[in-house]
Amino acid sequence: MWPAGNENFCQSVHCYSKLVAELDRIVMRMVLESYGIENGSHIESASFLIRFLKSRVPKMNETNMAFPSHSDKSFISILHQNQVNGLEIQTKDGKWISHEPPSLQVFLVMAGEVLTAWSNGRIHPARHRVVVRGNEARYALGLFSTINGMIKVPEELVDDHHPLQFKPFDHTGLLHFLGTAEGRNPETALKAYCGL
Ligand SMILES: O=C(O)CCC(=O)C(=O)O
Ligand SMILES: [Fe+2]
Repeated sequence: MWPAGNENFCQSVHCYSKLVAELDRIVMRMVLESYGIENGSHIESASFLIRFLKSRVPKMNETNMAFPSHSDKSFISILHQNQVNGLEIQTKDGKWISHEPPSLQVFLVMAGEVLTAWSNGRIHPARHRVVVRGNEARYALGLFSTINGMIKVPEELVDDHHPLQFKPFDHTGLLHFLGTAEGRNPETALKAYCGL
């Protein structure tokens, strides 16, 4: 887009990402605290990916499903959108609810599948999709966290009622696994990679 670079844009994006990454880390600490986990240091180091997302208005005879139903392979995902709605989230009983933020200052925090694994299946990944129903494009910014190093279910989250469901695994390894023949099915990849 800018063959000669765009220093201002880079700086703004970097500054924005740093702030949203701080929000991610606050949520991570709230999760640790809410489960009373003392030693959560292994999930404290994370890397972040920011994505600029455009869901354009579908052309005639195209489906309005801009993003098919999925859950993210992140630890946490944070979405921030323009005034065009379209994001839908599935509830536990299978219903789709639309995300209609009341202002442009709303950030949506969703659990990714790696948070599900870390929490021994207690935190469900937010299944979502994007459906463009109007005649305006939807723009969103998404910040996705990846944990550095090995992820291990904390012992506080394993007991007789919650037997260990996931073996220790590496988040980046999971992302690579998704590109292999065995990991190609996103619905089963997490279990195939580190499920017990
Ligand atoms: O465009 C959006 O708001 C959602 C995008 C999304 O679900 C994703 O990038 O994983
Ligand atoms: Fe997503």
